[in-house]
Amino acid sequence: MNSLRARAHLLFGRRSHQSLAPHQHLSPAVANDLVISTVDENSGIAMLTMNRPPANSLSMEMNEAICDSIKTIEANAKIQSVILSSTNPKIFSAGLDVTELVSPDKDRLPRFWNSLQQVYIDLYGSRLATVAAIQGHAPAAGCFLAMACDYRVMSAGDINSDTKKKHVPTIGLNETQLGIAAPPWMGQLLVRTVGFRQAELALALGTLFPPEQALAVGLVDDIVPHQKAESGEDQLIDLLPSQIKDQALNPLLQRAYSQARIYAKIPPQARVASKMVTREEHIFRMIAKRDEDTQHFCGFVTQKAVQKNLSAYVEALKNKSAKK
Ligand SMILES: CC/C=C\C/C=C\CCC/C=C/CC(=O)SCCNC(=O)CCNC(=O)[C@H](O)C(C)(C)COP(=O)(O)OP(=O)(O)OC[C@H]1O[C@@H](n2cnc3c(N)ncnc32)[C@H](O)[C@@H]1OP(=O)(O)O
Repeated sequence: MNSLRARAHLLFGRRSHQSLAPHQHLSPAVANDLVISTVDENSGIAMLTMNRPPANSLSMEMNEAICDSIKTIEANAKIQSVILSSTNPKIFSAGLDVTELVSPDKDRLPRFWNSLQQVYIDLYGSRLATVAAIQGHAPAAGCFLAMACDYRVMSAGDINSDTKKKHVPTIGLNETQLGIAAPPWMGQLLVRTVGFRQAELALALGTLFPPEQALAVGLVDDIVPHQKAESGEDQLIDLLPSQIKDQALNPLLQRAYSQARIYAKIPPQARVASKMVTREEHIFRMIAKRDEDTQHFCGFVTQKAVQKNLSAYVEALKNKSAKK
């Protein structure tokens, strides 16, 4: 991609995808099942809700669905901000679908990696102002999704009123804990978010930060205590897909919405141009090394020792869930 074309893509998105129907809200039936998109042209705000049970892990189809939804929303000139959220109140995204990595099909594996690279290009380079509403866990590529947004609000956690069990979400690039390394462009995103020394430490140790610590290092911009608000905004209620309509009083979503509204009021050309000041160079660098990155990933994942570790990891995940 030459720099002019790439710049046009970054500023305006690709136009090749279907444009929105002229009604105010996109019904979930129009969106794909893995990601639900809703838009409100009056406020200029959209919501992109990840909906891949049980954990919003990123399969190739999920990555493609995220990219398709971003492009579809970008094609609507009336929309300036988008909130990235999850239908699962406990998990934002569990990162890559690890089953994609075990005994992979040799033709699918590079396509799978390409789909993740495309999420980086499309989300990090979107003309839209992007706000991540991190209600639940965001490990590894789940953290990457949040970091690729412009603003991150995270739930401080909550207590289950029946079991009295506390749920505290965590966020971070924990790859080294799994015996793998985050790819350079993902690791660099952490450097750009929290600074060199904090990133160096967190990458090496595979740190998963609870909300207070994530705020302290700058990995998230705000944390929101889980106390139901007294009243909700009609515009937010309208934006919520049916699966999470009951979340209108959720203070995290309300905080994300108010941030999206702040962004939507900034003159878009100035906002997008300033966004590209900090992002453009990094996206170009990644695009230039895209094939090399894919070869590296495929070579690494298919190593015998790595396959052995990953198989054991997937087995442990399944056993853990079965024991619940
Ligand atoms: C220079 C280097 C260049 C290249 C390097 C090459 C290769 C390296 C690739 C690097 C990139 C890696 C990025 C990644 O994202 S790797 C994936 C990392 N993700 C995880 O490790 C998360 C694993 N999951 C969890 O820790 C927990 O599930 C979580 C904290 C998210 C939630 O816990 P909770 O107790 O609420 O739920 P569970 O019972 O654990 O899970 C519920 C069900 O979800 C399934 N699940 C969870 N995570 C995943 C996943 N990542 N992929 C697929 N499936 C997942 C889990 O199995 C349960 O399913 P059921 O058994 O109920 O069906």
